[in-house]
Parts: sequence; structure tokens; C-alpha cells
Amino acid sequence: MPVPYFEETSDAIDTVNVLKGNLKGAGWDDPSKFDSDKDKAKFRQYEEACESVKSFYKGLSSSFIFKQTVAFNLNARANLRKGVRAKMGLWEAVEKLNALVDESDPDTQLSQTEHALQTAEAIRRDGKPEWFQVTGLVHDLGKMLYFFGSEGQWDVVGDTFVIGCKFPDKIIYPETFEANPDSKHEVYSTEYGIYKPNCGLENVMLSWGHDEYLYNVLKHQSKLPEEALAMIRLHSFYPWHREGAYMHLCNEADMKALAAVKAFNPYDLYSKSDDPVDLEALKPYYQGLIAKFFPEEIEW
Ligand SMILES: O[C@H]1[C@H](O)[C@@H](O)[C@H](O)[C@@H](O)[C@H]1O
Ligand SMILES: [Fe+2]
Ligand SMILES: [Fe+2]
Repeated sequence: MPVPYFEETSDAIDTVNVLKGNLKGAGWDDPSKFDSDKDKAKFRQYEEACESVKSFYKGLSSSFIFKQTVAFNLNARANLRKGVRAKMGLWEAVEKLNALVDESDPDTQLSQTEHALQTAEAIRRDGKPEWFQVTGLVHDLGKMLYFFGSEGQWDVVGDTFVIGCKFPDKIIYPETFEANPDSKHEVYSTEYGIYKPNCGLENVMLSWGHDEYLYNVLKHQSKLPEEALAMIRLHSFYPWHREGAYMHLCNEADMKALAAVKAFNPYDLYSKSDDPVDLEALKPYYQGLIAKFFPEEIEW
């Protein structure tokens, strides 16, 4: 069992409440203002996307479609438990991701370091609390998986969906899921599959990638509020947070998570068209924020 970084003593709870910036009523979930000048119809246009994005999702041999199965997902989670892949601070991870451009993303050709800082800066400009800003900074650091022996980008990036029940038509290029062997399985192809009605997303396996990975890495190694952890785990789950799929698996806690993810989404998505950022100039500020919420080294 990993030792939680945040031990629940009453002192620690006070510190955490201060860090959260009075979660309730602090305005952190007021609608974002920064995206009012964005042409939202220009984002997530998968039909018009470049060939590399299309082939990531629906190329003839797209592993993203074929290989995200129950069997693969159980195995990925078992591997995660086998040990620690690296010990590294979060800022180092931000810098390492300069080497990664996300093949699945139609909206940015910039590196993931740029994307992390653009997201965080948009949140900061909108006057949101520090925990929200740092969540913006780290939300995609799960893409470090790419350097930790992933099979490619297909098991790291891209939107997520539920494994173990029917693939709804709310996923990008839904027709392609016919090629996933689970779509023919007698249980996994049914509405509820291996799940019970309203079992809660906490009990559901999301397709393996950067969200599930980072959530598992950080849940015991941060002082982030649960809203932030929901943003991390569920931000790529567009079939759910944008299209409203999978409500039959959700419970009340998930509705709170949904509000958090929806508050986060504009910063993640629409900051992709912002100007590039100055890494060196921003470094001291974000290193300071990281130090407030995370241990110096994370066990990856
Ligand atoms: O959260 C995002 C989102 O789901 C994008 O659609 C995907 O292309 C990216 O890989 C991911 O980081
Ligand atoms: Fe992401
Ligand atoms: Fe992102």
C-alpha cells in the first residue's frame, strides 16, 4: 500500500483547506471568461482533422481501436502495481514532455510542455485558485507513460471511454469500434456489461492512458482536492462530460465530478490556440506552486 502523502491529521486538514482556497463559494467553478473570444466551432473537428489524427483513431491498424479491451486494461493495471517506474519531481516531468507531440490531437502541434503551461496560464489569468492552476499544469503529465514502456501513443493519449460495456455512439468515429473484439463479446457488448446500474465511475475501468495513469499516481501523493483529481482522471472522457453518455453508470458523486471537469475543460481545450509560452520565465512561479501541493519527488 502506498503511504498517502497527505496524512489525515487535523493539522494536515487545516493546511489542505487553506490550499484548496475555500473550495466552496470561492468562485473556482464560475464559468470561464478567458474563452469568450474563441471560435469554439474550430476545435475538435475530427472529420476535417489531418491524416495523422485520423489514422491514430481509425487507421486500418489503429491499436487505439483494436487493443483497448478488458484483457489489455486488466493487464495494464496489473503492470502499474508491479512497482515504481521512476522517481522524479513534477517540474522535471513538465520539461521532459517537451519531447512529446500528441498524435491524437487535432488542435495542437505544440509539445506537451507548451500545452501544460498554456492550460495553467489560462486558468491563472482567469483568477482561479492555486490548486486549479497547478491542476492545469499537471493534468496531462500522465503522458510520461510514453517514456515508461508504453506500446506507442495509442495507450497513452486520445479520448477515453468505458471498457467492459457497450461502446456508445458518442465516441469519436464510433463505427470503428466494431473492430474491437470486445464489441462482439456476450457480456462486454451489453449496455451495463460487467457493471451494475449507477455503480459510480470510481468503480468503472476507463480506457487505459494518461488520465487513469496519472490519477493513480497522484491520488496518494498530493494535497489536491477531490475536484482536482476528478479533473485529472476524467478530462479526456469527452463521451461523458461533453456528450452525456454513460449516465446509467454514474452516481451522485459523479455529478460533482462532472461539474469540476466541465469547469476545467475550456482551459484545457481552448488554450491550445493561445500564444506559445516562455518556459524559463514561468518556471519559478510554477515550481513554487508544485512545492505547495506535491512532494519533491513523485513515485511514478
Ligand atoms: O485530454 C485530451 C483530449 O482527450 C484530446 O482529445 C486528446 O487528443 C488528448 O490526447 C488528451 O490529452
Ligand atoms: Fe489529456
Ligand atoms: Fe490537456
